[in-house]
Amino acid sequence: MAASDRPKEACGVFGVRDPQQSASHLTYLGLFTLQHRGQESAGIAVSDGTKILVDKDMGLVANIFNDHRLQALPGTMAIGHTRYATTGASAWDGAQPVSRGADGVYFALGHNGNLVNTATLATRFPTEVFGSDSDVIATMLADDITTRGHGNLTDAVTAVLPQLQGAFSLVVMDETKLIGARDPHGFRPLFLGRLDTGGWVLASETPALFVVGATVEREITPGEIVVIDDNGVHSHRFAEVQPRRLCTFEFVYVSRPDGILAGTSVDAARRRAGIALAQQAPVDADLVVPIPESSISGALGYAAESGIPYGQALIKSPYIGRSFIAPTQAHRDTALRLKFGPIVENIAGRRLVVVEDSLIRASTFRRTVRMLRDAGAAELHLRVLSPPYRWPCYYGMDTGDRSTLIAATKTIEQIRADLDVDSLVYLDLERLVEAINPQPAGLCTACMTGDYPVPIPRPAASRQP
Ligand SMILES: O=P(O)(O)OC[C@H]1O[C@H](OP(=O)(O)OP(=O)(O)O)[C@H](O)[C@@H]1O
Ligand SMILES: NC(=O)CC[C@H](N)C(=O)O
Ligand code: SF4
Repeated sequence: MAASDRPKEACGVFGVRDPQQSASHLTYLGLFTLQHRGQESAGIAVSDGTKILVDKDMGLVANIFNDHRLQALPGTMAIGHTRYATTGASAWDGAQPVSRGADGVYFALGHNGNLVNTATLATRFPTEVFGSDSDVIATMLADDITTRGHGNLTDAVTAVLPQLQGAFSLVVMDETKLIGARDPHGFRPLFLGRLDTGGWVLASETPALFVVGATVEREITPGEIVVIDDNGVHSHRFAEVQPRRLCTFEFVYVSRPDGILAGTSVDAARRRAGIALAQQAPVDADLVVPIPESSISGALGYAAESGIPYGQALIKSPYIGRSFIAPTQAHRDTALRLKFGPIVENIAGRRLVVVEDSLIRASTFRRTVRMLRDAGAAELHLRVLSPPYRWPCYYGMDTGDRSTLIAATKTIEQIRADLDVDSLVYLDLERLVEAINPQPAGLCTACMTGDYPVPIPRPAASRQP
């Protein structure tokens, strides 16, 4: 499947400060666990207390780093990043962490999210060429250190973050301290974890804390900066708390189901969404099947509530990941056969409830429906675990222009006919929000309602910073 044919996730960030362990090895584990959030490039910046080294490349974490490469990154503090580009190109120049030196302060930065005022901010540096919005943030930090002459990364972060509009969960470090920060609406997650060695960890999702042996201390709150140094964790605010707007699609699609987010299990939220969908849109059928993988929890919920058995119609290759680049249509069809294998016995002559977490462009489903029809499905009833996705995301999930979103231009009946299914129902927004039930409350729903919590200036519609 072409990379551009599917939604891109949201980037993964990780940071660790542990006096007793190799930070680059711990960061490797964290990034491996966050691989699903970004598969274009990955990188690690490490400090031994006196200098910072950065190593990053295009590709998957396990393909970039090996023990030899991690040994070359000695130190007890590190940050790491897995990237899907939302601004700039998917190229080495945009890979993160980004790093800068200014007035004797050297620092590295990893960013999950997307700014909506990048173009305006970039005009302050007319001679610079930026690889991404994250690159603009790093330049602003360096500029603050230089022009104000305070020589202090914490002061620069505190001064610069209020100027950013949009979504940002950040990990930043200089030679001696690790900093985490989250935008005032908390669009993207960021967790603080504690190691029993006395170390601290920052990560986009809780499974990345568990993999390094850390326990969840708490979420970084929206508008908060935490500074982790020799004396522990220090917290202060750079902005008042705004209404919380955690991304609904973190629950629907982006995050791992084995994580806890806003006080709720992602798997449990997806199951509740499946139960709600079965209540909203029952159908007489023989088998409930997911389009793997993100819809598995929801399909289990639908099956449990409806009393229709759960089964597998398509097996997803464990080696395919979420992204597969194929240059031509012929390659794409091969790619689909590589991605999904049909279990014909479960499909032929059966009336299937096919559960999908989301239809963005519907390119995944458009191809899988052919596979299911070819395998002899008697009826296909498509149930989607989220409402129609009608508006582009500007806060860190790259879903493309409005014209590419199937629900932006077609009625539900037109989509049903276009996708060649016997019935189609999307989960109501109220039911989805109730199923997620985040604590504290407050979700972004802009891609489903057009109600953008942070206004989108026109230049933000462009991918170029
Ligand atoms: O409508 P589209 O533009 O095709 O996008 C939506 C599809 O993309 C994702 O699948 P993906 O294979 O990326 O991930 P998953 O295995 O986690 O479901 C998602 O689960 C949907 O299946
Ligand atoms: N998906 C993301 O969070 C991307 C981060 C940042 N906007 C970039 O393009 O690199
Ligand atoms: S617009 Fe949609 S995908 Fe983007 S942050 Fe909001 S809920 Fe998430």
